[in-house]
Amino acid sequence: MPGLTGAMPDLPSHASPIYPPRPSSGRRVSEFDLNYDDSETPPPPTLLSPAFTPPSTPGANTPPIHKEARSIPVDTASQRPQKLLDTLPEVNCIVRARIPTVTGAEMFLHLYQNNVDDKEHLAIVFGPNIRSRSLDAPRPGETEKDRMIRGAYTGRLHPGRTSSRLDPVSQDKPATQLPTDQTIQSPPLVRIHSECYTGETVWSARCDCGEQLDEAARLMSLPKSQGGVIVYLRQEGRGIGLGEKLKAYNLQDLGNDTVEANLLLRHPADARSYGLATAMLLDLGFGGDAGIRLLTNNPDKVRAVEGPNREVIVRERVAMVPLAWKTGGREGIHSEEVESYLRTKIEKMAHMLQ
Ligand SMILES: Nc1nc2c(ncn2[C@@H]2O[C@H](COP(=O)(O)OP(=O)(O)OP(=O)(O)O)[C@@H](O)[C@H]2O)c(=O)[nH]1
Repeated sequence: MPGLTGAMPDLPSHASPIYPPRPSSGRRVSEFDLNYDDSETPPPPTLLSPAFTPPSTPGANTPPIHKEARSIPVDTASQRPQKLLDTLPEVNCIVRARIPTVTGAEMFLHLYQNNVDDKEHLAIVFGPNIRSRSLDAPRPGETEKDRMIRGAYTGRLHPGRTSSRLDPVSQDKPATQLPTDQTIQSPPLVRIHSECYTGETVWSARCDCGEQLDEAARLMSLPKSQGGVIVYLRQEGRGIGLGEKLKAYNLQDLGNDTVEANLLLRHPADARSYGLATAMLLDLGFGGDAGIRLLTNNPDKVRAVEGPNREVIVRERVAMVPLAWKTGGREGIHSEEVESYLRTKIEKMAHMLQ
């Protein structure tokens, strides 16, 4: 695509900058490095596999490897500031429910409303100690049953339970003794995940989104894990929506990469924002000095999630290494498309994978 790596005269003013291709070796530019860890298993010479293998059902990819995540310390204080909105959006968790999952792990799905869009953003919470402040806050005139129906209860629900706060059967602690930020021992694991209908629901092997979602859930439900949160943002297609992403796929089949395709459709390379995620993390008690461990390879996301005044602090980064790399190609997604997708993320979007 001649010209796309140079000036972009026809692009709208909100277009994201395009990163020039980076050399494949010696990549140590501190601005994007965030303490880049290159000790991960190197990918095979061809990133994944030359052979196309049909994708398997999402969820079936959950890796059998029971290793915990390795964190890399991060210090964003010296990072180039990003353009972030001055104030965070307002968010309100309106309902929460317990979801047993096919892996046997249990999670609590939290549904949020906000004052900037009409989408139902979600927090997928693993572990019993993470509570939403807005959900737990009493609502005028509500009954105990109302509270239980919207998920503002402690412990577990069971037939016949009458109090949201204290359950003599499960001997819950009263809501006033909910864990506070200070009782969390080490930075909790957090993933900010952007919606990908194709990769998470209809078995696409064009991207690794479904696999990343599985891996985040797996890490947060390991026996020794303190749990964690997947903030699931409804910004499909890196914010351009499903229809436009499908057009981008057609452009990719015509020879453009994922960044070029967005730009040709007159979208920024990445149209996402993370203020809602920051606000949801604050609501879930992740503000303050303790900070979080963030599962990502995306350097822009690390700083953006912290918010305009570093309301949330990313203390460590945990790399999302493709399963095919970790297993020498035995598991994970195998396709020419995902190989090219990962290569473009590394070369043009500075993703911290090698
Ligand atoms: N526009 C566009 N969006 C895509 C494409 N492939 C996946 N996506 C979207 O990209 C988003 C996921 O972003 P990624 O770039 O894979 O990862 P990331 O969130 O930036 O970084 P990580 O935290 O390291 O996963 C989801 O919203 C997907 O729907 C594509 O080819 N074009």
